[in-house]
Order: sequence, then structure tokens, then C-alpha cells
Amino acid sequence: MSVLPTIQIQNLNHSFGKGNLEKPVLVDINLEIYPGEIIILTGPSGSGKTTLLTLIGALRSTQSGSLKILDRELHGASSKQLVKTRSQIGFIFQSHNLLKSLTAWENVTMPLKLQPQMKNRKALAIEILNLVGLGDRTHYYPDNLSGGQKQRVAIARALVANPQLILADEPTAALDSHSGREVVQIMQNLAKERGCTILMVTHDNRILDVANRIIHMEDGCLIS
Ligand SMILES: Nc1ncnc2c1ncn2[C@@H]1O[C@H](COP(=O)(O)OP(=O)(O)OP(=O)(O)O)[C@@H](O)[C@H]1O
Repeated sequence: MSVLPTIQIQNLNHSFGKGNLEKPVLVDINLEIYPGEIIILTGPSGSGKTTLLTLIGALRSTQSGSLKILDRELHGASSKQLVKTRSQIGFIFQSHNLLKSLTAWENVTMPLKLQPQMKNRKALAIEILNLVGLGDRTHYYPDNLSGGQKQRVAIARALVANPQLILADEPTAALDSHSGREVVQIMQNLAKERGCTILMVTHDNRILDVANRIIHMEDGCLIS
């Protein structure tokens, strides 16, 4: 049996602006990423990495070409279908976006709100906080955690719903080298244990070795 790619992109183009001001940002992107792969996407500022990540994350609509995530075509998909796809993806961003008024475990349960039928959310959140080494901080508020600890809460939140795909945009940018390394190692271990695919944008040369593949982007084009 052949394995379906988690991400399958064919002839994807994307522009910002209209008429004379139209600016192509992604040009004829073709890419396949398979379950369990850790892919790092690098490239100079403005080359289109975040735009590609937000398209893959169903955070903006696809203009032309084919973009299949978890075997669902996003080009021409309804907003309901985009929301459904988004709910199957774990997002980790540079600024962790934790809610200050919620404790670590409450922040981690946020993605589970989309699954109202799910019971024992607290136990699940605490289990995953244990996995990222924060078992003794589950009741802390974000303001009382270090940068690395906050980022680990964000990782726990991205993983709690057991997504098949994790998208991370500069997850270590705000961290010192020790915490940065720790954070990617946790991501790597969890990817291995759970078999999910990770696509990570980073300028951080210190973490390139975690990748199975490094993809470089320049002027909107992919160079493997
Ligand atoms: N909403 C938008 N409207 C217009 N232009 C945009 C928009 N978002 C991004 N761009 C432009 O698209 C190009 C690619 O931006 P993008 O953020 O994808 O690059 P990047 O490779 O992620 O850069 P960085 O490494 O600095 O985050 C840039 O020239 C940017 O100015």
C-alpha cells in the first residue's frame, strides 16, 4: 500500500496586490511531504516562507494550483472545510500566543474546545505538559514562566489534539541556544513517538540537524 503524503502541492502560485501592483510571492511551488518527516524551510527574509506556511495551514485561501493537506484539496475549499483542516493542524509560532489569564494546563486545553464531546481534557493537558517537562508547572500562569517554558507550553498546546501535521514558524527565535535546542528536541521526540509530520520555518542554523530534509526558498521558488 502506498503512503499518502501529508502535504501535496502542485503548481502553486500566490500573489499579493491587484492590477499594476500585483506582486507574485510564490511561483510554481511543487512539494510532497510524507508522514513522520521533519522538514525545515529556510530562505532570506521576504522569500515567501510564511506565506507558504499560512497557505498550508489553511489560514488563507489558495489562488491557483493544487494544495492537498491530509488528502483534502484546499484550492476552492469552503471556509467550513478550511476550519476543519485547521483543526487537524498544530501551530507553533515565534510568539507563543498563550492567554495570560489562563494557567499552563488551561492554555493547553484550548484546541480541545473544538471537540466538545471530549472528556478528561484536564488530565490530557497535564499528561502532555509532563511530556514536555512541565509537570511541576501545570498551574503556573504564562507571566511566571521563562521564555523556554512558555514555548514548551505552546508545543504542548500544538500537540494535545494529536495532530498529524505541525507547522512551526521560527519556534526558537525568541530563545537562547540551550532552550532552543531543548524545544526542538522535544518536538523531534514527540514527532517520532506520535508519527506526525513537522514543517518548520527557521533561520536558526543551530537546529538544522533535526531535519530529515532542508528546503530552501528564494524569491518565491523552492530550491531543495
Ligand atoms: N498580507 C500581505 N500583503 C501584501 N504583501 C505581503 C503580505 N504578506 C507578505 N507580503 C509580502 O510577500 C513577500 C513574502 O513575505 P513572507 O512573509 O512570506 O516572507 P518570509 O520569507 O516569511 O519572510 P521573513 O523571513 O522575513 O518572515 C514579502 O515581500 C512581503 O512583503
